[in-house]
Amino acid sequence: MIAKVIVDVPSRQTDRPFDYEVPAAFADWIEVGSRVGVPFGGRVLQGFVTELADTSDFDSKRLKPIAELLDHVPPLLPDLIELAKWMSEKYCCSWTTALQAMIPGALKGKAERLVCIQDAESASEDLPLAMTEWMGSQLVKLDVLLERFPEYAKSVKSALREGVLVEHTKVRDRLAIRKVLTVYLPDDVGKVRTQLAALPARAGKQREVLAFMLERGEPMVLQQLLAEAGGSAASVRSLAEKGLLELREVEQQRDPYAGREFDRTMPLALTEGQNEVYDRIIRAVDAGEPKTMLLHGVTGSGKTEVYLQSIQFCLEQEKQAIVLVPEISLTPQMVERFKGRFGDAVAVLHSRLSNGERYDEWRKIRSRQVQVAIGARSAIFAPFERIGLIIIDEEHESSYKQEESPKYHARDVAVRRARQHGAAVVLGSATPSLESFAAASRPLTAKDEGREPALLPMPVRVGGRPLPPVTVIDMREELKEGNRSMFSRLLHSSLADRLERGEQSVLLLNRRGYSTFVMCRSCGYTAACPHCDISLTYHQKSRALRCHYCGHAEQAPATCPSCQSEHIRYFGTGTQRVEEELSKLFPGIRVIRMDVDTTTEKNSHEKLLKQFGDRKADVLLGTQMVAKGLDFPYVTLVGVIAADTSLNLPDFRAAERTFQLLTQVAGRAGRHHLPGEVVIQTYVPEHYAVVTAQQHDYAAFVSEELRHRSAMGYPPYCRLILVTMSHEQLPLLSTVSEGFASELREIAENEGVLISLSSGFGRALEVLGPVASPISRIKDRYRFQCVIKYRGSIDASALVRKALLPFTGGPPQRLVQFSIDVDPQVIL
Ligand SMILES: Nc1ncnc2c1ncn2[C@@H]1O[C@H](COP(=O)(O)OP(=O)(O)OP(=O)(O)O)[C@@H](O)[C@H]1O
Ligand SMILES: [Zn+2]
Ligand SMILES: [Zn+2]
Repeated sequence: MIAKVIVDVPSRQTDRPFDYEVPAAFADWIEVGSRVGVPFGGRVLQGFVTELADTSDFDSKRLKPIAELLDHVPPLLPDLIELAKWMSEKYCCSWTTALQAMIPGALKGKAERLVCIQDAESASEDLPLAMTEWMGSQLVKLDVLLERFPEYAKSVKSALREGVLVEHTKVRDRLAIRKVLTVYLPDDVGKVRTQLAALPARAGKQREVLAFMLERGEPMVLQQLLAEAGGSAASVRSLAEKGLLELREVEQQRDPYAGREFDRTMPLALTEGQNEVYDRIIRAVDAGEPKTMLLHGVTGSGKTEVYLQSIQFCLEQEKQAIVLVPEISLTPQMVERFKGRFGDAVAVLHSRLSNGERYDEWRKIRSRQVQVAIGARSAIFAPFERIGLIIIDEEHESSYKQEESPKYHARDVAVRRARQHGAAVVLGSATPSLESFAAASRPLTAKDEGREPALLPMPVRVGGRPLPPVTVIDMREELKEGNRSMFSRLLHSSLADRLERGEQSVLLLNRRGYSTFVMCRSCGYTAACPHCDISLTYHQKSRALRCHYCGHAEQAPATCPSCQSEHIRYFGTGTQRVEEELSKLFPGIRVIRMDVDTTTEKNSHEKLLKQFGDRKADVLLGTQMVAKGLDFPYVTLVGVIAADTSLNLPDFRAAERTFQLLTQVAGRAGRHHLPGEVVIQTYVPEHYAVVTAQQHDYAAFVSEELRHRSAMGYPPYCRLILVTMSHEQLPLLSTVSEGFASELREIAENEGVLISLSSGFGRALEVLGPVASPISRIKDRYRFQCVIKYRGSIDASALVRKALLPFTGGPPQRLVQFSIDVDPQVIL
């Protein structure tokens, strides 16, 4: 038997299956989707079996055998292998890159080089005694051996060449049991207390740490203790030496939800609106034919309950369901709703899980222990065998697009996967993306006869609750009337009201545009990265300036490097400034701040939300993170500090993003018995994104926005591919990018599709550029880009792949790097 194997070398030249012989011992085990170790270029590399065949086109006697079978149950299924192939074509990446995206990190094998002594007699002559004794007859890792005997590297090398030592390679899973250093109090706490008093005054740090542990009274992970108590690892160690604390390695908990009780919930009686939508969904699930539907339900219309009951139906049909939610809204609230309804039938996949945890959740899916997978983007690859329903909540979210290769969009992958399984796809949102809305509201043609329209509207909130009234405040007017604060008078008095009544408020600061940077007030100098064309970001904690693209870091200067002035200012995060202002205006106000700074630690996001849900704070202040999916009954006020920062971005989706953000955050208010109110502060109150958000008028926004998109030639009127090219040498880059663009134009010309998009209907493709990218240099590499716009049934990815051919291969130092982004979310 022959196996065709895709080997894990992500280069264009090797991006095809290679034939291997299947040894008899593996014959019963190997399937399409099996992970194997195969000899390749003198090493053993990981690969996936894409096909089994009886014969090979090559001389089968010369085929090498598969060296290792890495799992008994293949991690991938034939449909995923095929899906990866499709992804590699559509997103112009290698097949193996797409396959790697589908398996948990724990399974991403690394080849390990091991050596052992083959010829003991020669070894005793050629190698030092210390080495041969140390090695014995064991297999030893090559790098460990060299580390131990660095002075004998040469002898090892020649021994390998002479066959005195032989090399074996093995594919090792990256999975390792995670152990963390944890600090314990000794059993005799009384003794610790007395000793604490006896610690000398100069051991201040130790006293603090010990006092903190006593107060806390339970074991703590070392890192966390240091972060919270502010001591150093050295102080903990010396306390441990004195026997006042104990340090132990503790295996990290693998089931992230182990031991947590979830209250079981029963299906609610659906409202009329929910019921209609539910009916349509289950009919599609029942039909077992692929179908994509757009559930356009206003905030608080009860979309989640519809999802839950549709999944219930799907499970009763003995099919499985995948639920995608944006990473950020994968909150305990969301997880609770699904665990509460389906209990142990749910696997949860998100990026805050450790490698091991994620692997275990994934295995529950693969081994059919669970029937529902809920997770962020990559959960779309959950290895279920019979998918009946795929739900994508908040389908408009840009986080469904992966920004690194494979640059796939989970929505498009979902539609493709549903086609393989005959599954229904439900895209849900209060503010659908223009692409989805346009696709779903496409007028039915004769071909669709008998089909139901794909748009499922839920225009009212559960219980007929009104959407909250929105007041737009023109901040220019505030300034004219002498109010220089960042809070308008209305927002100020509304906040005061809530404090008085014991209700809660959500404050959104649109973070973009409020970035943290350094500027000289005297000369206007801003600190820029020496390797990239971008300003450095100030990090308050470490007082360092950092580049987000290359990681360059430097000490923040005290005086301006350009004019020596002392008027150099560091602008901290916007949210910090708002927080300070809040405590000035309302002494004693309890604020929970949620932004990149406060949510870096594992689970911090959920902890903060839990505190807020338990009403331990008056205000939840944050960036985009606070806008999504939250459902708290006591939130009656939502304030947007500055609506327009995201409107000014040079991005054709700027208005859409702003409208979505405003609508979503407004939707957090008044979702239960208490009525809500929204205040939006802006400098452009007349902008249609603001006006239509104020009126909760999605339709009006869409028709205005579509007019702009049509005039400018942007999606959904066409599709885009962004090709970014980079190289250290500008002249070479310029030549190659010109060459690529003309190659592509020529290919399109030959296909008869190189036609201006403004020429009306039909198939058309334009190549814009090359021009310098908006960020023209990253990590000392210059960047050029081409934007390809096309319309109609054109396989533009195929044209791009073809145009790339002359530019692959050649000496590596001369190679211009190409990065292809199909359906880009951001054109930077
Ligand atoms: N049929 C029903 N009967 C009673 N309450 C319901 C019903 N359906 C949903 N609810 C409740 O209404 C509230 C809002 O529902 P849900 O959070 O699902 O809205 P949503 O449409 O997902 O909103 P958003 O898009 O803002 O997240 C929830 O508290 C939910 O429990
Ligand atoms: Zn200066
Ligand atoms: Zn940089």
